[in-house]
Amino acid sequence: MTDLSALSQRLASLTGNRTSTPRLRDGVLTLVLDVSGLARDARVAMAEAVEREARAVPGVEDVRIAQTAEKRDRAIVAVASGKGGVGKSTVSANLAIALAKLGVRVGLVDADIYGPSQPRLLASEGEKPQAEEKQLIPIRGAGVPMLSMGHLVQPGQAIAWRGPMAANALGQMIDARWDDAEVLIVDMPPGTGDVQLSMIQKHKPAGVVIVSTPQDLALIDATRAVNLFEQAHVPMIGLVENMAGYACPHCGEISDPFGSGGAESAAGVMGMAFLARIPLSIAIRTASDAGTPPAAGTGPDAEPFMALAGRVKEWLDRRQA
Ligand SMILES: Nc1ncnc2c1ncn2[C@@H]1O[C@H](COP(=O)(O)OP(=O)(O)OP(=O)(O)O)[C@@H](O)[C@H]1O
Repeated sequence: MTDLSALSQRLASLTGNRTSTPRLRDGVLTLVLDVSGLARDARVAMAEAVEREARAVPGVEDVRIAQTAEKRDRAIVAVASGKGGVGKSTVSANLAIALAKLGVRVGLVDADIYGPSQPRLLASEGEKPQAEEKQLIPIRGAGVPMLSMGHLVQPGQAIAWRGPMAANALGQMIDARWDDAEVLIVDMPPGTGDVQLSMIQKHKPAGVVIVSTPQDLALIDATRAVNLFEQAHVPMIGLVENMAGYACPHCGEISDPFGSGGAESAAGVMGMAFLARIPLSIAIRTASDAGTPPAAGTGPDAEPFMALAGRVKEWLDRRQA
């Protein structure tokens, strides 16, 4: 009889204990290989190495490897706002990049059917994601794996989509091949429509970040977005105030055309954490429009996004503890 214990030990050290005890019957060796969290290339390479090792054992004529992967507990963080134009996409892109810099394995989904801006923000316009076994494969923008409605349809087309089509596209992006990503940042469309409902009901976000500008009107809109998620019992991570205080590019003096502290006190009233204040800065706008997100750099414009990412990471870590 073939002794498989030596093989078993070799496979355990080769794969980091990812193989089950091998069994041999009529010359056919079978085992289970746990490929959870491995990228496709790593999965294939590991399975090949296991097969080579097993075939070298006398008496083994054929090898059958069943690959299994645990369904990952991937946390979805929705980034939402009550109305458009408050900088939700800018915040989402820079939050994803800043989280990656903090060592979080992160992916970015642009679910904003009305104005998918992530391809522009992350300089991946015109790229088309491939699909394998009916699963989309994310592309990379500024080093972060990402998928956008803007990659799936012609510019301007998605806006005519009916709810179910948009919800279906959202599902395809969420269920794409994110490999070992532990967090997905989802840039939501503004308002409270079908994509939001599908997100809440089907994809169950771990939490939501609300973006608002200091103007009263945007804050009232923000309250509406907060209500939608709260009613569905989606945990609030907190509020980000964007375009707060204008830093004069000449003298550096900060002025607050819309008053200051409004968003922070509104967060307090709503019982939400206040996560970060991102200044209105020409440098943030020009860098974003040029596809070089400020968070990817080391200048002062990266700082508020790093602070935001730190708070979000803390929240996610607490949740897991
Ligand atoms: N802190 C900021 N300072 C200066 N400009 C900013 C800032 N945040 C965003 N912007 C600019 O404001 C515009 C709108 O931002 P963005 O596209 O991120 O908003 P949005 O809320 O996602 O809008 P929409 O819902 O229409 O997609 C962009 O030109 C962006 O560069």
